[in-house]
Amino acid sequence: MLQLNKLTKTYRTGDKALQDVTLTIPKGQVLALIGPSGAGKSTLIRCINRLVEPTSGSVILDGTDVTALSSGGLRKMRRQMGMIFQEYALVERLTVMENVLSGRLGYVGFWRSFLRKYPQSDVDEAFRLLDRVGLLAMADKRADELSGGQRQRVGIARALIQNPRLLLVDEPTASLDPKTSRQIMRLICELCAERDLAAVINIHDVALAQMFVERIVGLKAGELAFDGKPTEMSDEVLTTIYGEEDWHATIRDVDDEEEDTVAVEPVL
Ligand SMILES: Nc1ncnc2c1ncn2[C@@H]1O[C@H](COP(=O)(O)OP(=O)(O)OP(=O)(O)O)[C@@H](O)[C@H]1O
Repeated sequence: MLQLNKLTKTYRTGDKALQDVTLTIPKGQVLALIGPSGAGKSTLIRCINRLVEPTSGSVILDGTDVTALSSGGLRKMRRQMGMIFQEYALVERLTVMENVLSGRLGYVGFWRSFLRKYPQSDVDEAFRLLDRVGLLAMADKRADELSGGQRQRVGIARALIQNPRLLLVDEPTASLDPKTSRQIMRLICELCAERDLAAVINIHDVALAQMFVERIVGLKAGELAFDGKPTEMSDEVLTTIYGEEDWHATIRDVDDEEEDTVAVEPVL
């Protein structure tokens, strides 16, 4: 379980990016974080693993106060928080397999990581994960030979090989076409369900969030503006979060047929 208690971040520039955000995310829950540009979504995700240092408040993961950890403790804790990025953050000249295995760098010793010698169990797990995300046949390809959707699958496998307790996902579909975006969101949500893994997904596309997650949290100017089920999203809620606009095409009619329900097909 992840608990955020009165999490606040004021940057040195004086920007109040987060103000008193209190949230509890149970084990296995996938939560989408929405809100206008500058609302504090990326800051919130980065305060959880302290890539951004919170100004005040606390982050508690399964009883451990992440905000109180020293640098050694934080390094260990970060292994338990897998991160998936908008721009994938792959090492372009390395293969798919090497990129996935790099998710184990926090676990293997210095020399093993320097020599990129991973235990066989890690290699076996990397193959299993590549199979699961539909990229087994691409294990030896270089990352720079992949499409955006394939890159994001590598990013997902790299986060999962850490065997995390929590996934932090920052705009996973922002660089992808609509169909690939759905496939990637579905894959992330399926994998969380399979592993009883909680996730916080920062996402701009409200309809996509509604399609896949069980809880949506809206941020506005660093404060919580909505916390509810996808079915509770309405024009009024969107107006509260984003301001006045015609929302007709933005929210998903929850009664719509799901036209694309097949499991993620391998993209080879
Ligand atoms: N490193 C920084 N230094 C100073 N201010 C920052 C920094 N990073 C973010 N901010 C400010 O904090 C606020 C929240 O930014 P943040 O990037 O968290 O929002 P966001 O909701 O993720 O936006 P977007 O959807 O555009 O990515 C904004 O006012 C932004 O200008």
